[in-house]
Amino acid sequence: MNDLTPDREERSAGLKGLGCSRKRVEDARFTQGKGNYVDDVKLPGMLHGDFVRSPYAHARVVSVNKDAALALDGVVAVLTAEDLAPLNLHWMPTLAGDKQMVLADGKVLFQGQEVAFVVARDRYVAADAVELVEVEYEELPVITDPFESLKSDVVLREDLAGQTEGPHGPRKHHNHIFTWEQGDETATNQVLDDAEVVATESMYYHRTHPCPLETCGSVASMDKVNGKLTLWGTFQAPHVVRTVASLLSGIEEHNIRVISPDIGGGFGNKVGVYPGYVCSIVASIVTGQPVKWVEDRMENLMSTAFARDYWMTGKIAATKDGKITGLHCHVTADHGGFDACADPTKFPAGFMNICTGSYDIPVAYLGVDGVYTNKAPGGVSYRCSFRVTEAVYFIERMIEVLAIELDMDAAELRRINFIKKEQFPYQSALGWEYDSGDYHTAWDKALKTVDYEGLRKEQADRVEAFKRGETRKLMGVGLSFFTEIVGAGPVKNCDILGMGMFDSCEIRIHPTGSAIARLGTISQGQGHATTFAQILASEIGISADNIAIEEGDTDTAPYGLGTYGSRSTPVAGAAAAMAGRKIRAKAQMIAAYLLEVHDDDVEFDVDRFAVKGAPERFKTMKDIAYAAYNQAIPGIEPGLEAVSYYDPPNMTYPFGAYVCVMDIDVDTGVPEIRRFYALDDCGTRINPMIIEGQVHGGLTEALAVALGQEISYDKMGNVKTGTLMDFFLPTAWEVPNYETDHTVTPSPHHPIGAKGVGESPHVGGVPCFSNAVQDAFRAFGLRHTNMPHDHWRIWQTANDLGLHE
Ligand code: PCD
Ligand SMILES: [Cu+]
Repeated sequence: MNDLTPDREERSAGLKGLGCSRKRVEDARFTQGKGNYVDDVKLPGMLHGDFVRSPYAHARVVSVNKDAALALDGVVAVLTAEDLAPLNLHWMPTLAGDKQMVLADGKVLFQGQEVAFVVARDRYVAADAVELVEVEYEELPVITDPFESLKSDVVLREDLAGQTEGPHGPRKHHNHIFTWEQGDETATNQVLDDAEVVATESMYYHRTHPCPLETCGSVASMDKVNGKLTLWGTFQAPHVVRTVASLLSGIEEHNIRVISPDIGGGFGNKVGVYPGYVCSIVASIVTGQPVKWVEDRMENLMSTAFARDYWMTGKIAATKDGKITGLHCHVTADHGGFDACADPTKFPAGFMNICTGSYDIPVAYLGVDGVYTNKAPGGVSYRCSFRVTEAVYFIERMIEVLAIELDMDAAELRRINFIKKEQFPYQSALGWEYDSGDYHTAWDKALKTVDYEGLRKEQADRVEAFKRGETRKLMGVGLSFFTEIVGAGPVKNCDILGMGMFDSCEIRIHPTGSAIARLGTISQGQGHATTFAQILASEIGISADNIAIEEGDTDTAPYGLGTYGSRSTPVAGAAAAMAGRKIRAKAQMIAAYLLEVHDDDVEFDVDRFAVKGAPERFKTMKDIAYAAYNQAIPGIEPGLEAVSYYDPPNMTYPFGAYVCVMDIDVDTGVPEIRRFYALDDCGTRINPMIIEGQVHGGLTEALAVALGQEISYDKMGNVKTGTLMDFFLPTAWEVPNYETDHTVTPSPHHPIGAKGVGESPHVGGVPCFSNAVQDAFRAFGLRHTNMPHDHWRIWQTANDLGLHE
């Protein structure tokens, strides 16, 4: 557009479109207590459910006596597996193709497992009744270690006994779930054999938990008169829940309405299907009343969706001057009692095969063995797209270990091996096609901003001062460079229980020129109502303030696969842009008719179509919308609506460069974060303010995981971290001031060039914090120590290195 009308910039700003730090429209509600969460749903006659849970990690259930519970005033029903069996609902499919008990059927496999479901007049009666249900258990030997599990005679999953084939191929042992292999092992071993230098390391990425502010819950209401089931719940994927509920219950899908109201944080915890959802549905069908189930904090930590629990061993080959020639990775994955991992079906270990990271590694191999133990099921992507945080932690630790082995600077080692800008699209040895990237630019910007050389000099001086006895504090410089893989995904290789992972947007322009758009995703705090409107504003020339965004109601929203794995921007965001373009195409024809010129003689200009070469002759989108409903236009249907289902051709590959400067008190083990710099590249930025908020949140969760957050078990399978007294959730007290920065490398295949960003800070943050701790001790001979680096473990590291002598 060369004929710029003078007010163009002003009109453009008025749209509050792409790139605008528009204030979050949802926050007026949230900050005034006007949010509407599952626990706010209150229906007439609503009953409350609560679980009897197993105190044992592995035991036979000999008997369940409900009499005393049923005798309590206000108790309506007590459900056990026996009651669910006739409906075939005592077991349910998991997202990973395994099946999981809804209520204990013969035995329990982890502490906190659901044994019976009590339904009562109110929450308090239900809790009292839970205490009155008498369950007789017979303890069985407990296995909490996956390596021990693979050697044990104890059969954890008796229902699978004798099955040598699982949903992901052959099973090697009765406690083995699957082996997943990617890459070329023979070629990789050859490279390792011939290499000038090989660094080997084993590391444990501990079990942790997303722990959102709001726990999981649901309200089921079965209307027996019209046969309709309405289900409110904390669902990150409401449409998938509707389909699964229909398949399980036999209720026709059009008779099920699933509603995800406001969600108080998801972080992957709310992707899976939990026994509580199923039990609230069954209880509503049985009692004819609405039934609410909301878990408490301890139940959330003990029984829903853990994350990580990966034992990883790496071998990395390089030349003497630091060029990486090959990578071998093996993982033993502890999945707990059932394989309820939330990954696309064809990826039993998620996208762990992104473990070659940001480096040009010619040959690589990844092998993952999934194993059953007496721990809670899950394996969700806690702020990371399907095991990407494990992969990035692995490679970013291997790089540090290789740097030690080569006696080289770790920043330089990364620079030598980065995939170069001109190599994109880049085909990785483990099967991915990285869409775009410019790693060197980002790295140089990051190192320059923090004065990397100055930091290393200061660190060396500190080591000398420490040795002279002048200080008891060491300094660590944590580095990480990550490549994320988000936006699952092409339908050709990504599905969940057979449903292809596309996403959708439906837009309806009203006669007065305002609009409503509905999407298949669901915000859990990300700010979709703000940002999706911005994408559309730029596409259709209507101010974001005049576009309402709706998500989460399956009766109104088009089918979509939901929000997790940072897929909303790459997939639903693309669908929004495409739906907007369909609106614009129709608007162009209407404008041409109104202006009495040929379709090709008008062009889009911010908020209007104008005659080419005569910008004073135009019709605004408002005029066009009005005409679409009120004027008979030959050859054009009335109305202005569009829908787009978007199947992305590839994932998007956001990346970033992080640096953490930390001081560690050797005598107390307390780390103090002096500086944290985070450069993120998520392609085209929709809302810089929201991006910054996402980065702050993700970094804080990364700090948690790296420095203390853990779900740990004792030998008997007792959860030792089942309350917020023991499970570390950082507060403003522990969180440093974050410096954010960015570069912009648009995705070449996304309609607006945007990549996801919500998970990036977590994926890049965990290795950065961990590397900072470990780097502080490098001068004293530390090679690797496992997370979480809580004060005790840091003190122990210092002690092991003889620094307390
Ligand atoms: N370029 C760009 C990108 C992006 N963005 C923005 O940002 C956000 C985010 O995005 P994404 O990345 O796409 O993502 P999504 O899908 O939306 O979401 C999801 C994510 O998100 C994150 N973040 C958050 N936030 C909040 N507040 N909350 C929550 O919960 C959460 N979670 C987390 C997680 S964990 Mo997973 O589930 O684990 O898988 S995954 C995840 C949004 O709003 C958007 O729009 C912008 O602006 N631009
Ligand atoms: Cu993940």
